[in-house]
Amino acid sequence: MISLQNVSHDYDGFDVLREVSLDLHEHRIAFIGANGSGKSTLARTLNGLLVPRRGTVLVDGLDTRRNAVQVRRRVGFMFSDANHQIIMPSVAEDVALGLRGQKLSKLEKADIVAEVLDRYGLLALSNHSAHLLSGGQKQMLALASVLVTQPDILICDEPTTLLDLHNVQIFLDTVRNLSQQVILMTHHLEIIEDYDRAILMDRGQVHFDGSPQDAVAAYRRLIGNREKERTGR
Ligand SMILES: Nc1ncnc2c1ncn2[C@@H]1O[C@H](COP(=O)(O)OP(=O)(O)OP(=O)(O)O)[C@@H](O)[C@H]1O
Repeated sequence: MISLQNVSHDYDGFDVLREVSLDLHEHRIAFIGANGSGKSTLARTLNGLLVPRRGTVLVDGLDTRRNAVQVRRRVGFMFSDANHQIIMPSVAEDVALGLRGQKLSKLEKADIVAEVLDRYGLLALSNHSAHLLSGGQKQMLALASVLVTQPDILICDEPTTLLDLHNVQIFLDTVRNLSQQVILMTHHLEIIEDYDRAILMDRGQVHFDGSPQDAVAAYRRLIGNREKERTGR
C-alpha cells in the first residue's frame, strides 16, 4: 500500500501539493482534476521519481526518501508520452531491458520477453524499431516494458492522452485485467467509471475522495463554481 503523510511540494516557492494525506489501498484508483492541480507531481512522488519537499510517502512501509531502489522495484511508472520511456532500439530489446540484473540465462530472458510481447500483441513486432511504432503500439510497448519487471503497483500518468479511441479501448482492457494495483491520473472521465475510488485534486489539495460517479459530479460543480467566480455571474 502507498501512504502519503502530509505531503507538500513547491517549485521555486510555488506550492503545488499542500498537506496531502492519503492511504491508497483499493485495487484501482483514479486521480482527476484541472490542469495544474498537481496530479503529475503527486504521481511522481508515488514511486520516488520526486521526493516531496515536506511530508512522507511510504510504499509498503518503505520511505521513498531513503529506499528509492526498493520502491522503484515495487512501483512501475508509465508516462503519457511513451517516447519518454522507450530506450532501446528494438521492441524486444526494450522489454528485455527490464530484466537486466536478474539472475536468468539468455534463453530464459528471451522466453520471458517473447511471452510478454505475445501477451500485449507485440510479438510480430519483436525486431521492429521501437521508435517507429505507432503511438498506440508505443504505449503498449511502454506497458510491456514496465510489467516485465513485475511491479506490485502501476502508476499511469495520463496514459490515454495521445491514443485514438481504438487504442484507448485496447489499453483500458489490458489494464482492467491486471492483477496489480493501478493508480491512474487522467482527464478522460469516462474511463474511470468502474474504478474503485476516485480522488479529485484542486490547487494541490484533495478536494473530493469517493466513488468515480461522485468525484466526477464534484468536479463538474467545482468547475461551475470557478466559472461563476471568473465571470461574476
Ligand atoms: N518541473 C517543474 N518545474 C516548475 N513547475 C512545475 C514543474 N512541474 C510542474 N510544475 C507546475 O506545478 C503545477 C502542477 O503541475 P502538475 O503537472 O503536477 O499538474 P497536473 O494536475 O498534472 O496538470 P495537467 O493536467 O495539466 O498535466 C503547475 O502549475 C505546473 O506548472
